[in-house]
Amino acid sequence: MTNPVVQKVNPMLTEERAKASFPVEELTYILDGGKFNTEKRREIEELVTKDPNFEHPPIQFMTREQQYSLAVKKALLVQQRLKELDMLDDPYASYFFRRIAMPREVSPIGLHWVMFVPTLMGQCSDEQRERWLQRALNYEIIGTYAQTEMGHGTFLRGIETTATYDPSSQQFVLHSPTTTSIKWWPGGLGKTCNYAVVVAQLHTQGRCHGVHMFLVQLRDESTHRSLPGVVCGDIGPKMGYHTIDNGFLQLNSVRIPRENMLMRNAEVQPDGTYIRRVSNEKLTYGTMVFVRSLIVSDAARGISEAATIAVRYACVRRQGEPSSPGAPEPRLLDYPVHQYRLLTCVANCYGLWFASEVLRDLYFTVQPDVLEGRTERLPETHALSAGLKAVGSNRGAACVEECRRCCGGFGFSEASGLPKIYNDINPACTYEGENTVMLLQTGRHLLKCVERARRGEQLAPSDAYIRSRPTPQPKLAGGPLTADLLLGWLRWRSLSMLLEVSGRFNSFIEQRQAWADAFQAVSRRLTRCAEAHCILYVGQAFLDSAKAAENPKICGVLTSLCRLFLLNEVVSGAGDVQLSRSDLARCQDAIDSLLTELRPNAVALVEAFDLPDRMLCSVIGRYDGQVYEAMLQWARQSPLNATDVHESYELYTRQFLAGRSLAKL
Ligand SMILES: CCCCCCCCCC/C=C\CCCCCC(=O)SCCNC(=O)CCNC(=O)[C@H](O)C(C)(C)COP(=O)(O)OP(=O)(O)OC[C@H]1O[C@@H](n2cnc3c(N)ncnc32)[C@H](O)[C@@H]1OP(=O)(O)O
Ligand SMILES: Cc1cc2nc3c(=O)[nH]c(=O)nc-3n(C[C@H](O)[C@H](O)[C@H](O)COP(=O)(O)OP(=O)(O)OC[C@H]3O[C@@H](n4cnc5c(N)ncnc54)[C@H](O)[C@@H]3O)c2cc1C
Repeated sequence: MTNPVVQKVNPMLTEERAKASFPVEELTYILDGGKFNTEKRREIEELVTKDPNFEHPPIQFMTREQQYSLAVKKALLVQQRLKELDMLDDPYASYFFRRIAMPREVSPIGLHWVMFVPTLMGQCSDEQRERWLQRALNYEIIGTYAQTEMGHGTFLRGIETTATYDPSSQQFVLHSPTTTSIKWWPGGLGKTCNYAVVVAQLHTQGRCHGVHMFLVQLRDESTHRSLPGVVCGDIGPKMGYHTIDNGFLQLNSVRIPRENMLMRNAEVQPDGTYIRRVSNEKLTYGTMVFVRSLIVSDAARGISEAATIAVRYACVRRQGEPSSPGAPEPRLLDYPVHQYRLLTCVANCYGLWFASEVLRDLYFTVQPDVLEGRTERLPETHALSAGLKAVGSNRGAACVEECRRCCGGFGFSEASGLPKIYNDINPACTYEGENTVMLLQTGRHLLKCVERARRGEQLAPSDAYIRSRPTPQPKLAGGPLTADLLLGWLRWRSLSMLLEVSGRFNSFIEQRQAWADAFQAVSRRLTRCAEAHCILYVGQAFLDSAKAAENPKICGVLTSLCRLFLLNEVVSGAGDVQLSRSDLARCQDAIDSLLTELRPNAVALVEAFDLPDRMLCSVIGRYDGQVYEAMLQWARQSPLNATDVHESYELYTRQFLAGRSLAKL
């Protein structure tokens, strides 16, 4: 563990840690992708922990302006440190450095490395890359990704910002023609960035060619003042994300050189002729595919943090009727229903963790082909990244919230660290494609797969099961409820639901409904099919990773956790298809047994994530389990406690008690 050995660890936690049936350290190596990565991550965590520049009071006691300002300082300091340590080119090291230096504090320059740089990489011609990419990688310029407008987020083709080519000056004129066309939301746009990739409708030679991307300078590189025609600022406080300046941007006929259109896939020549280089226009959406795949892993990490806090707390918190006179009150973790709430979150976390790794590998396998214009596997990659982004962030938000509630009142206090995690994960349900809309993208792809399967065409690996013939429902009562059997049931469920919805869709088409209308008519059901398909993918990734574990003890515990995940899906999906009462009852019994089996490993399973206290920032989830003393210390830091009598007493309460009117004060 990276946590320093604390003098006085709560004996209840020590007792729980001793119950582990497997070597926790080895599971950590698996989660990190190897011992080498674990060691590197720990070195980085130690560097940051020892650096006094990253020390400060809890941000929860600061105003939004203070939080933003501190976040800018820390984000830039991280970049300086990474440069000094020669780690800038190491994505793994940079990621962990940022994560530990700014735990669940979204970075004001986050969009620069999450979207601006990847967009330059994916959308620039080779020449343009040379001109801008190195400057961006060196942080000589700081950029964001400005796509969403006040009037349009989901329906990307509906955005209104225009980029009109003027051949006489060989410039594009970027313009926001309406209030609804004002860019709204881009991270870091308000105050931090000086450049943006702006998504706009391209007009040339009197024709509109749809959405394209343009590099636009927003602020002067030395004074940071906004340039003529650029009106930008912060959009104000949000539910969370206080450390980042999500911004607005109005462009008043701002001129940029022709060469600032990102021209990997399409080009406007000096005379204004438009040339499309690749046939698939959705390649412009490439950065979103990449970021959606990142969101799945970020959701898993969010659950790992919340579950570590809630499981540790459940070991040290006693509450309830003692089992016998004089016995201590039970620990929260002794309650089966509490075990269920927490362990299903842990199971979701592992499932999403492994699935995000498979998705990332798929993205990096397919991407080089896509960049060369070979797009055969793009539909599968898009459908999976969209659907898993939705399922991952939905589950992420739901599990973090469940962990928060598992901590009772303390879970509502910022001291628990849980609201911070929740507020960081929750917006992922909306950004990068609202989740329902993303599920509909996956559903659309699945409908098309059914059609292609009927025509006898090949399907991509993750869709291949759609080619299999419908079979009777696999029986769950009878033999042992193995993970393979349960996964087979989920595969059967996904296919049956999809065939049913596709049959319904086809009947609308046969009644001469338009494709789009038939799609709307089945859309509600289709989102459920998309979820079932994604859950199958998560289950498969989970089981494959469990089986791949060399240590039989780790293989055993991961397989049990995977069975809990799969059983929980079967039970909660029982209404999607008709699961018999006896099958359902067997699954419920199996869940109860698994809770008893997994309970001794609850702490070990979360501590395998190896999250240092610095990362968790939680009074109740500390490694040493000394919750109550720490809670009192935390409260003492509240600015409201700076004086014994608050100024509002003199101003208002005293007047009120004396019967004076407060109206004129
Ligand atoms: C970020 C987390 C990482 C963790 C690290 C820590 C981060 C710290 C710092 C960062 C902090 C926060 C990050 C916040 C980032 C948020 C940024 C944003 O939100 S940017 C804006 C994102 N906006 C969207 O996602 C918009 C959603 N809308 C769309 O994507 C599209 O409009 C649509 C897909 C819904 C519809 O597109 P449309 O053009 O109308 O398409 P059609 O319906 O005509 O056709 C669909 C057709 O196209 C295929 N398609 C669609 N999208 C893609 C794609 N991306 N790739 C490939 N193909 C695609 C689709 O399959 C259909 O194909 P058919 O063959 O026709 O069926
Ligand atoms: C924290 C945060 C950071 C962001 N960062 C950026 C950024 O850096 N850059 C950027 O460009 N954007 C950014 N965004 C914007 C984000 O991408 C959009 O908010 C998102 O794409 C949803 O669009 P919208 O807000 O217009 O919602 P809408 O599209 O108006 O959706 C509203 C509701 O209607 C539903 N709906 C919409 N269309 C359909 C449909 N066809 N079928 C069924 N239901 C539908 C949706 O499911 C949703 O529930 C950010 C947003 C947030 C919250």
